[in-house]
Amino acid sequence: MAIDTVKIEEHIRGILQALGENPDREGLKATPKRVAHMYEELFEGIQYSNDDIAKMFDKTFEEDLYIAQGNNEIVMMRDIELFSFCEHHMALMYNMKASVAYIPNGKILGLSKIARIVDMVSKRLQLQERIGSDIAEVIQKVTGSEDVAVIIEGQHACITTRGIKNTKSVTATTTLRGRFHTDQNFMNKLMLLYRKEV
Ligand SMILES: Nc1nc2c(ncn2[C@@H]2O[C@H](COP(=O)(O)OP(=O)(O)OP(=O)(O)O)[C@@H](O)[C@H]2O)c(=O)[nH]1
Ligand SMILES: [Zn+2]
Repeated sequence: MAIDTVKIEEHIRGILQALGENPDREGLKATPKRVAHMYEELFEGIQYSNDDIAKMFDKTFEEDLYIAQGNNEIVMMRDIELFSFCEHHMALMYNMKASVAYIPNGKILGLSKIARIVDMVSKRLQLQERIGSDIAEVIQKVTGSEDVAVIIEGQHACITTRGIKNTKSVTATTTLRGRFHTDQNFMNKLMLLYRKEV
């Protein structure tokens, strides 16, 4: 379902009133509309399923068979910047980076598409753990490879700016699928790549 910017605008006006603000004062007059358009951009991914996202970024190459088949090599894109919003408080997740790896199974994926997939699944109300599993699921669908790993690090405004106000904590999560989960050898290679040791 497409994002309903008119409804968002109405509700933001109501929130401003509930906060004790005057939504008609100069500085706030255009705020509901601005927020509605900002949400349209920030939450774009809510309207798409993981299947839709896989179809959007399905740019694979099958020509380089030496790379794409049977060679058991790892492709990793490291330190992809992202931000998202937690579904509990709608608070920003920031200073985030994802590293995404897969073992090609007959196809290689255009590198920018990896970053685009990370970006689109993040534009939802999320959990850090689910961002990882969504990325892994979409990469599996597009590449046809079971072997996908996602490592994410990030900070959560709902933890750093309110509540416990723990400003230095960084959360790290892994999503390990296929041989990254079952084969210690691939897990070791993954960690060497992640730590920039190869
Ligand atoms: N697992 C996980 N938890 C998250 C994420 N983002 C926020 N949370 C947590 O979700 C929980 C929601 O807990 P609640 O007790 O319902 O919320 P709250 O009363 O505001 O809790 P406090 O933050 O402890 O004040 C909190 O512990 C958040 O820190 C995330 O990406 N993954
Ligand atoms: Zn939160």
